[in-house]
Amino acid sequence: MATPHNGAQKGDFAKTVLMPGDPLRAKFIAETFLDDVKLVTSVRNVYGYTGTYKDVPVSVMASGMGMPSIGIYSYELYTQYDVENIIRIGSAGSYVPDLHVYDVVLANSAYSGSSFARVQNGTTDDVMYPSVKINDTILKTAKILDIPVKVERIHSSDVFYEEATNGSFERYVTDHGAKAVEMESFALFHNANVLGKGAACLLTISDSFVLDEDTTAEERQNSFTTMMKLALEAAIQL
Ligand SMILES: O=P(O)(O)O[C@H]1O[C@H](CO)[C@@H](O)[C@H]1O
Ligand SMILES: O=c1cc[nH]c(=O)[nH]1
Repeated sequence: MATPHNGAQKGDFAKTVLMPGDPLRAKFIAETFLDDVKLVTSVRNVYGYTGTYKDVPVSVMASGMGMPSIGIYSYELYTQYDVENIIRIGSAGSYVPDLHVYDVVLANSAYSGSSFARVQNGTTDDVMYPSVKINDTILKTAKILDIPVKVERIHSSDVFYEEATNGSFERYVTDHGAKAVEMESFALFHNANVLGKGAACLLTISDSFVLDEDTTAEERQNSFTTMMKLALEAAIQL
């Protein structure tokens, strides 16, 4: 029962899927943290794995970059593979001086100017919300593990390279309350809400729009381990 985008069979995914954008971050998480791990899909090199973490089945699958991409993968996971929860684990750029590289952010909402929700089902809302239950579980888990987490509104952008002539990024902070930018969560939260499923988004700050702070591609792939462990520990509580 593979789809055009996913080579897995029904039953190949656990009920909770961790979803980084980067397929090589998915591979790193599977190989570093999961036991009895199996590659269940590699269509288009978008890797999906299922294994166990502390004896509980967990999957990790990449979303690719941007809302059209996560829109496809998350919709198929929810509707074709009986997945109940998707926790995005991404990188993000910080818009504000109090979010530094390697800080872990939990999205309490995602603002976007994207047409994704309007095209998908006519919704005109420009803010989408994650699941209260998953966010509560992540925050409780973070407290137990003594992991600092900043809970913020994020910006889900359709454009990585925005021209400065189009206006300053600061408008996303002043007009919409968003403190960091990534490119997928608005669509993920929308799909979850439409389908009655669970979704959340943890981010690690990878660079800053206001401070001289940055991380390399290799660091974004392999070193955001605090976020990865928190997501795994929360996933096995769901
Ligand atoms: O690191 P990931 O999870 O891919 O997330 C961020 O990185 C990509 C852009 O560099 C976009 O996908 C953005 O959302
Ligand atoms: O600046 C950034 C960093 C990560 N992801 C984004 O979308 N933007």
